[in-house]
Amino acid sequence: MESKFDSKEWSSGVWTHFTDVRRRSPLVQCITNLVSMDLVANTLLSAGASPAMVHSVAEVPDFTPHVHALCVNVGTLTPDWLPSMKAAAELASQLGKPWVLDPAAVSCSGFRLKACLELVELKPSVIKGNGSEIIALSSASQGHTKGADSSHESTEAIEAAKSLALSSGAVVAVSGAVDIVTDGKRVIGVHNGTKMMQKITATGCSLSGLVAAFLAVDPLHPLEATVSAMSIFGIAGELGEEMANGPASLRMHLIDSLYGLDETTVLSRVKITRLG
Ligand SMILES: Nc1ncnc2c1ncn2[C@@H]1O[C@H](COP(=O)(O)OP(=O)(O)OP(=O)(O)O)[C@@H](O)[C@H]1O
Ligand SMILES: Cc1ncsc1CCO
Ligand SMILES: [Mg+2]
Repeated sequence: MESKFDSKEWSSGVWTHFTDVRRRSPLVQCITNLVSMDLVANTLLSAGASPAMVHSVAEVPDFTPHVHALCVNVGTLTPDWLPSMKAAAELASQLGKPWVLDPAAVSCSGFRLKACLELVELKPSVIKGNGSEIIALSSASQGHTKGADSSHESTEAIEAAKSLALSSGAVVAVSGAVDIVTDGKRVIGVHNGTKMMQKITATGCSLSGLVAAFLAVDPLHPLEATVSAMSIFGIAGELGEEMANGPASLRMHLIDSLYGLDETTVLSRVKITRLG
């Protein structure tokens, strides 16, 4: 880990992205897993964005053209849901709207891996996974991971993330103790967050939704917008932990902290460094 953070160069950008989300309240369509719907929606609301959990394929042609960003998460994928995900992703890409793919538990089945590879073909702006998911998707291997949790450190996934970014054209983000963000050339580390966030299901899914909201306000700079979202979410977790007694109260305090974040706190807590 780096001893010096380049945070000064990043912190004003992080705050600007966040104030833009609060000011513009982007409409974010989330086709996310059943476990995460509540936390993803509440995270987006606390951040000032406008979530819409619209997932029927029958509604995509009417609704998706009106959203500012899309988040697709395959955490509880079934054959019924895949057509909506593909239709929304395809439309978002055609209309130049940013979209995030969260390949949750990608290697739990051949069906899910194939679905994720097909979704990658539809040109996500950002792919956000944990270390194991990014390694699995990058190598397109069929190895088994431990469900939706990561058994790899995010830093072990740097090379996999870079090659996935180069092959897909997406910015690739790996959540973990250090969040990694790469476009295949630059590699940025976000050192915010707290270990207990792993003990709340769907924090990673919520982060993916938040990345979509940040992309909505700065679609031409997906790497920077992703870095900003990851830092803000991590800072909310750090503040939340100071008030929490365990995961359940952290969940509540994280949402409250995100809602109440002010400029001084953000500028003093951003921890970002260039890793490559
Ligand atoms: N050891 C850690 N230290 C600090 N922050 C962490 C740590 N582990 C995870 N986080 C933070 O927790 C959040 C969720 O990341 P994580 O990698 O656990 O997601 P995930 O595995 O996709 O979770 P889920 O699938 O349950 O949604 C991120 O903001 C990340 O920075
Ligand atoms: C626990 C779990 N199982 C499928 S999705 C999910 C939420 C975290 O991705
Ligand atoms: Mg996840």
